[in-house]
Amino acid sequence: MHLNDQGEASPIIQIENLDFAYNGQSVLENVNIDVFEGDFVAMIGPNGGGKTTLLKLMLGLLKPARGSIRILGEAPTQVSHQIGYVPQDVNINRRFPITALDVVLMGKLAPGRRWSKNKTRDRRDALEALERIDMAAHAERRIGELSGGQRQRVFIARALVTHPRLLLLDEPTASIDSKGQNDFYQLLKRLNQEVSIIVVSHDFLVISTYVKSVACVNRRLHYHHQAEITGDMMEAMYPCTVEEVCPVELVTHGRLPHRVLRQHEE
Ligand SMILES: Nc1ncnc2c1ncn2[C@@H]1O[C@H](COP(=O)(O)OP(=O)(O)OP(=O)(O)O)[C@@H](O)[C@H]1O
Repeated sequence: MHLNDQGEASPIIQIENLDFAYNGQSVLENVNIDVFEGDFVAMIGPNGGGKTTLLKLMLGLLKPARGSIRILGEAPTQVSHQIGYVPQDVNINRRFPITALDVVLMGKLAPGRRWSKNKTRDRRDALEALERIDMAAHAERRIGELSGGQRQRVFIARALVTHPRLLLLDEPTASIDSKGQNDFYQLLKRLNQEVSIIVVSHDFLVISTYVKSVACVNRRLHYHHQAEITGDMMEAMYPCTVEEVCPVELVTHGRLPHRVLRQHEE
């Protein structure tokens, strides 16, 4: 538990009045959020809404134009070893002769540190990380031989190998089928017993079963402490209601705003 000087629970992520722009083009405005230890947050929102940018700000790869961001009470760059990151679209040449274990060992690389496959402790840690995501049996298989879901698990093991307090994942299920997605979120739910998680996703129907809260990012951020994706949230996030962002199940459960339902009826 992250505690403040008075011994009270303190947010592990604290963002206040944050603005961010690329080359003068505003992307995020007045973002405020507190995330506590043990949270499991889904970050949803339309394409280009600013989700990846917000993750990069949490990682310290970008700096806010205004406002502040603290991770575990520090500037993000001070605690980068406490943050595991699984980026979007990890492209890897499938013919590259590298094993799942090698990929996880890369998570041990720190600036200025050389990679040695023979370091017993690093190898033990990497195997343990693979065990945590049920991939130990595949440790010596080439990464290119694994399925999309198995590869994604290996990238999670790479992020977990340093035992971070916070795990950030950017659209991790893009290359996984719907059955695999459920298994994947089940795995994240299990990992959430040990690590706080923020996952960017477009799979609203799947994630609402697993996460504890939902952050909607569309230039501004709307944070809901429950997992349910409400009509208000959909209305704020997706004012133009094209078919793919109006999931049928949400419509049939009456959880979309009336305006959206009317548009579907037209
Ligand atoms: N390096 C960059 N330079 C300039 N503009 C950028 C850069 N990266 C992102 N953008 C722009 O910032 C906006 C937010 O992008 P971001 O990738 O954060 O959105 P997102 O919500 O993650 O989108 P998606 O769901 O499509 O991944 C977009 O308009 C994008 O074009």
